[in-house]
Amino acid sequence: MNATVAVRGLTKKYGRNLVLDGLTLEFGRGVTGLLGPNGAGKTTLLRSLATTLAPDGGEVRALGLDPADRGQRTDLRRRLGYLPQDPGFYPHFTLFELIEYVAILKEMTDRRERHREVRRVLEEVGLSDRAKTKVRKLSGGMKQRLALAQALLGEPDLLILDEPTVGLDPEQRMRFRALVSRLGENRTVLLSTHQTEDVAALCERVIVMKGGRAVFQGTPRELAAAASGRIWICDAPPGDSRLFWRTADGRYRVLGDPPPGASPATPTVEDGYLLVLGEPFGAAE
Ligand SMILES: Nc1ncnc2c1ncn2[C@@H]1O[C@H](COP(=O)(O)OP(=O)(O)OP(=O)(O)O)[C@@H](O)[C@H]1O
Repeated sequence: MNATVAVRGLTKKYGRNLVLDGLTLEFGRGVTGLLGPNGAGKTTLLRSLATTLAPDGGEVRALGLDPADRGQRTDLRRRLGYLPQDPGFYPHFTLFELIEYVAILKEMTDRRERHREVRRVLEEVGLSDRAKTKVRKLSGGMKQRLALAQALLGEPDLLILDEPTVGLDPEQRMRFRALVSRLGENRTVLLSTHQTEDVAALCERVIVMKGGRAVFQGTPRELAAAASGRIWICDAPPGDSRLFWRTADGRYRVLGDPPPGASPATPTVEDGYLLVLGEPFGAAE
């Protein structure tokens, strides 16, 4: 893999709370998924890459640029698109006005070109017919698509998406997957999510964060394989395993050591993720 983004020993503290703890990772072109429990530091990493937050220590190189250097930071900003977790759009703007406003902030000075670009990104996310609608009238899913549209302005080489599928219905999620996988064909996309299905469906690589560190980096298949031999199906509820559930066919799916009479099951990305986190098994790191 040719890394387009590399992070070395990144640290960030909020008061006494060490949120990034010497974080080291790298990823290249295509779509990389970022998984991790609440508070793992995912948004803090994304904000550091999007240059909206200065880490306390460590190094970032994104598209060959160092955001700690003022000149390179400006160059990087011109080449990245960022979908933040809570974009906080102006409710009284129309969609067109809002995207145009972001385009102006992104230094698109030529009015005709800017308008063409605004129409292009609205088209890309399927919101062209809503260009004159006010932001406050959009559903949650449409707001997510609008947030993605502004991130696509100027065809960025690096796209940073913070939980973009929150609030999307299944059909919109499918459309979103198709769009993101297409975007990943010729650029670097980092997708923070809690949806392991999205990672399995569209990411070439996956990084798992826990406690401000990367505890796994590899392919979704490798992440699933981390749970091989630790996923079982059995007829009765296991006595000692802490994580199991009754499936639709009335049998029990167990994560952990095999209970008596168990047969092995094929692990999923979600199984691998849970095992890599080391909870509730108390191991792994
Ligand atoms: N501006 C801030 N001031 C103080 N603490 C913060 C700030 N931003 C984040 N934190 C804390 O840093 C930790 C990591 O937060 P972060 O948002 O990076 O995690 P996350 O992995 O994105 O979580 P989630 O999955 O819930 O979005 C949390 O404990 C959070 O409370």
